[in-house]
Amino acid sequence: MIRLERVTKIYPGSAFPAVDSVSLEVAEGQICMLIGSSGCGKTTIMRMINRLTSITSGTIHIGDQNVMDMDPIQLRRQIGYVIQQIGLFPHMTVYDNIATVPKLLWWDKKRIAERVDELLDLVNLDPDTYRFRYPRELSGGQAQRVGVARAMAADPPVMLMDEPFGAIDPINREVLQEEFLRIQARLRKTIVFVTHDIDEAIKMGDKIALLDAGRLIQFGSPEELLTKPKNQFVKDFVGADRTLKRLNLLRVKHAMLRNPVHCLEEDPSEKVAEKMIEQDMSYLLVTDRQGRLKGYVNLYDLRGHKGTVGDVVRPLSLTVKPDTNLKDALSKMLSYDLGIVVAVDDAGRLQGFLNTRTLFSVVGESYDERGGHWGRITADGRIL
Ligand SMILES: Nc1ncnc2c1ncn2[C@@H]1O[C@H](COP(=O)(O)OP(=O)(O)OP(=O)(O)O)[C@@H](O)[C@H]1O
Repeated sequence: MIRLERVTKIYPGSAFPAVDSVSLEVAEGQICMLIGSSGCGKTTIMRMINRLTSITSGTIHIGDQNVMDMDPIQLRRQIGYVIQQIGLFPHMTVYDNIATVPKLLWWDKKRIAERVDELLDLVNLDPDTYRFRYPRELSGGQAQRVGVARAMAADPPVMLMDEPFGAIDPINREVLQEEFLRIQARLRKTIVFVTHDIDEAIKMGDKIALLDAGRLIQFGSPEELLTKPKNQFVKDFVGADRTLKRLNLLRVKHAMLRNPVHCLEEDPSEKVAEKMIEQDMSYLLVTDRQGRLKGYVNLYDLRGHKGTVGDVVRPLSLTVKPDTNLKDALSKMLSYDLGIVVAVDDAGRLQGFLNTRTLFSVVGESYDERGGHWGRITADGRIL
């Protein structure tokens, strides 16, 4: 846990505080994104946490220890620090860069070698290829991965990351973000992460701290900043497309209609057709007895057909998983030109479905945050 209480920094000779009475708490294992325009005090906050910059007033605790009561060198060894650009020591190999802190801690050679390889694997760099390269022999993205590996070398519980992906092109940046989240899901570090990019903040943060001229304007989950921006400044900062941005946060399982009406492949076509007419349905999903999705049937194919539904079932060109994010689900719906998309689990069992209406309900103001329950489905799949 990292806790800032009314932390202020006034640089000598400066009329205004660079950081002005900021209080916030980052729970253990969570990522807090610091964001705000240039000069708002993000880097100063990071440097006060690891005492590279002194605190003018207020307190910073890591766990139950006040950082001012800790030896600065000991403190910094407990904190992994990743910074943009400068990152690596240019005259040292990847191995020596990553081994910096373990060497300071007097680990034995074998333990260090194992740790370096383990970390290179973790950040997706083949140890045999990269171990003895120099930073100039790496791409920007590879260098940044080595920077992350180095910060993690001694397994610090806390990480400070100052725009670690800032200089990386958008495509590699997304790859690094995904990788980082994958690693974080396993390691559960407590992280303060500076970014200029609101999309990065929304994607990576458990919490976002939005700063302006040294003051904390809003501190909350990405969902809170998007749905309850405190004032116009926050609204402007998150962007007019904040409704669409929420699609990135929500998953199909949050919006899908569960237990959709369906029939079994062995059901007689005529019976199913009767039911569909009765219910005014033009198509229907089909599963096997185990609930695995087989496709769908339409009334036209079933009418007058003497066999079972399984004979005339049509495959579905697109399915998604309950954990797919809504932005991906929507873009698939659009690119396949479909009005509905069906969710199946890893075993292919029918879980629910989404249509454009459910999507609109989710991103619209009326969304019920406890889950996708919008009452009754009409025969043609509309939601009431
Ligand atoms: N060593 C220093 N001496 C005096 N003023 C400083 C010093 N370091 C930073 N500042 C000032 O403090 C304010 C906050 O700077 P800081 O580097 O924390 O901002 P930032 O949010 O990280 O900015 P950026 O996004 O541009 O990196 C700025 O106005 C900056 O000019």
